[in-house]
Amino acid sequence: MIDLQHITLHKPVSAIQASILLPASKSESNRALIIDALSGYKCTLHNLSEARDTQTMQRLLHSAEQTLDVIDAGTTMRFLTAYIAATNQDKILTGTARMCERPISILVDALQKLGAEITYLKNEGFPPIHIKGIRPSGVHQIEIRGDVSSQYISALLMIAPVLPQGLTLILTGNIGSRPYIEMTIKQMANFGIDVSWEGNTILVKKQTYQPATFWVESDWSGASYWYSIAALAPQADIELKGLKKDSLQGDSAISGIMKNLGVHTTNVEGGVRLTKTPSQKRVAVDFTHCPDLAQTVAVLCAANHIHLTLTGIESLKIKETDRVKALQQELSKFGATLQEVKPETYELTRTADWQQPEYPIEIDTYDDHRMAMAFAPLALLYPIIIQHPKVVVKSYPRFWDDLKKAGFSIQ
Ligand SMILES: O=C(O)C1=C[C@@H](OP(=O)(O)O)[C@@H](O)[C@H](O)C1
Ligand SMILES: C=C(OP(=O)(O)O)C(=O)O
Repeated sequence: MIDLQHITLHKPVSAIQASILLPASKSESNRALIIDALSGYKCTLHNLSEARDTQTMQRLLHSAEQTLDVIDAGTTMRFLTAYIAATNQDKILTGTARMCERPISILVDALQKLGAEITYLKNEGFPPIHIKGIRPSGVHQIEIRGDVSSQYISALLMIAPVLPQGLTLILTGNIGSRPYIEMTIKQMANFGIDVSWEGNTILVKKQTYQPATFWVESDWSGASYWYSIAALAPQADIELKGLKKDSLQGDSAISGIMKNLGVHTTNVEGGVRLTKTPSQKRVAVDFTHCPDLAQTVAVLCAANHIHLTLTGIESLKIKETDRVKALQQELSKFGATLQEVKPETYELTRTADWQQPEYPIEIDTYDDHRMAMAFAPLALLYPIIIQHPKVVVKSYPRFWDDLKKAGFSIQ
């Protein structure tokens, strides 16, 4: 089904009562795989994600080819860049056309200071890149911007213990996606690595990864689409399995955000249960530390005529697509506007007199899994067509099957 050019989604005929086993987190999985590689593949990893980003990481770590294609996986590109340099390999890293528009110079500059030889094969600052290895420069302290992508910082932290003198990172500017840096540090701790983070300084001494066991939790970003479904369905009782209360993932913030948007979360044995609660009509959300939730929340608010103020969405412009533009374009099909009202503050509003067209609205997905999944819950209000549904394989390959389980019809 997901190989189709497009699918038409229709709402379930009865109340939604579903128990969903979410995919495992690709973020946790990709960190665990890099750490396992750095400890000589002696770790035991359970529940690795079926997401293409993780499958790609696994395949490329073991590939003998010189050119490694990460497809559209940001963490795979950034984490492998650091890993290949630190392990003194000669490889070319490339990806999709969009991946070759996603900046990497902040990470490459840092690695070059450490002594890595890396050249750009096409455009300065962007993949494809040729990593030729490393001749340690003696530098062990680096300043790095924290406001573009936390993935550069995570990539450097994971290789830090195996560098000859460890590494001190001085973060400059605002720090975005902070929970992803914390996730990296906590996963490193699971494998015996001590990291200290005080103020804007993160210090990692030279250490040895200790082989250990790691269990990957279900994906909270993937859970967000089910929260949206619970909010939009007239009646819903949804169990999401494999999620933990004390998660390593910052996107567990979705439970707090959705408390104001119509969904109550209860912790149950082995996961969480979502039920309905009254929604507010006006909310403000800062997505600085949970950028992957922005599309879910924006689409839900547009659907439910909730006035949403969004901040912290600058990084959305350099993800799988320019997500701000993509949202503006697709939300306009529902009479909603997403406008920058002052620097870095956006307002989402919807015209009250919008008329639903007689034909199903078509959603373009811009090669972005989160565009497909964030708009899918709208089928609870109107039949919709999703273009290129296969795009979900990046993080949640069974997404459409799970929707069917919950009673949606997909043609
Ligand atoms: O480290 C990670 O696993 C991720 C970090 C975030 O990226 P940025 O740090 O670029 O915001 C997030 O958007 C991405 O989906 C996964
Ligand atoms: C931004 C994302 O992933 P990445 O940056 O790893 O490609 C995402 O999954 O939403």
